[in-house]
Amino acid sequence: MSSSSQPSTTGDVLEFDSKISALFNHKGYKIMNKLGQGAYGKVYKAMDSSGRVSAVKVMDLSLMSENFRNKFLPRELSTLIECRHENLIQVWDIFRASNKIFIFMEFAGNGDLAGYLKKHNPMEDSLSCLWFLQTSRGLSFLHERMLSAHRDIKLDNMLLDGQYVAKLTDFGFAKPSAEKERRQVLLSRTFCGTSPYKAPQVLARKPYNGFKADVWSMGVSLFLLFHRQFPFCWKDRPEQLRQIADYPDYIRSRYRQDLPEDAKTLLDGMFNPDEKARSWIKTIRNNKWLLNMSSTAILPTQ
Ligand SMILES: Nc1ncnc2c1ncn2[C@@H]1O[C@H](COP(=O)(O)OP(=O)(O)OP(=O)(O)O)[C@@H](O)[C@H]1O
Repeated sequence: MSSSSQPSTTGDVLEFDSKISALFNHKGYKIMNKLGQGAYGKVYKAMDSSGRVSAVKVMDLSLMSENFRNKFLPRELSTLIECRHENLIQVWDIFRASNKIFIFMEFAGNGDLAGYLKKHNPMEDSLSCLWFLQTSRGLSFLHERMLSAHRDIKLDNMLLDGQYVAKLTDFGFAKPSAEKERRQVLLSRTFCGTSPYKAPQVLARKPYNGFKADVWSMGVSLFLLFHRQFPFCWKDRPEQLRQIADYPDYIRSRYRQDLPEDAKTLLDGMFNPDEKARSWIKTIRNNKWLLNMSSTAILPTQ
């Protein structure tokens, strides 16, 4: 193992074989401490020869099911590289060596929104609105320009960079969800995502519109930012579906009493169980109340 690729880790050490070390040396990458771990790999801090700090996600192909490798991985990689938007984590380099995939991406120095919410109580609604609006813009780019649905929207996939700009990441389940020529929506039949954030069609395992399922998950994210709890009981699926179907009475009974009526209307549009009637992300990112509230947000100081 060469010194330039030796990880100076606290905790987990990234084991390299000589092939990977040689590749890292050639590309001038230095791997530093571990940042976190997800279902499909570990994430490390890294630096390139120009001193630029990045995050590198190391995905171990041998730990993935064949289904995941064949169905999701090619999608994740191609979508990642083409996505360039200020509210999407930029991917700089991807390579594969020794049964691992290395994804070098923009480093977000202030963690994810789930972590921020846990540490900061109370959190101003204006700040929630700003970060929600920023991630909505990133998602809008993914929907309208890439014609892809994200399909795993959650606060854990909303990262904060060094300037506290919110950016969406983790396109593991992203999928082209509209036909290019006529921009006709293609229904999804892969029921992915994270339980409390899943749209009713995904929970019921019915073919669904991936764009509208993302909007539902954005609704759950915004509700969480405003209330610090999930809108529906997600540990009991039949009960979750009953609560969702009792629209809008159940969700209206869950809103904070002091939540402005404009916020309730915005959330109502995202929680409509009928996906045809549910808002599009474009409508949400142009919502006047959201824009006004965001403009009053005060960013945290370092
Ligand atoms: N670009 C990044 N910059 C800084 N930290 C990051 C970056 N990407 C990921 N991390 C950190 O690594 C952790 C693991 O990320 P990863 O995307 O692998 O998993 P996850 O989203 O938490 O879970 P899963 O992928 O299983 O849904 C994140 O929670 C975050 O703390």
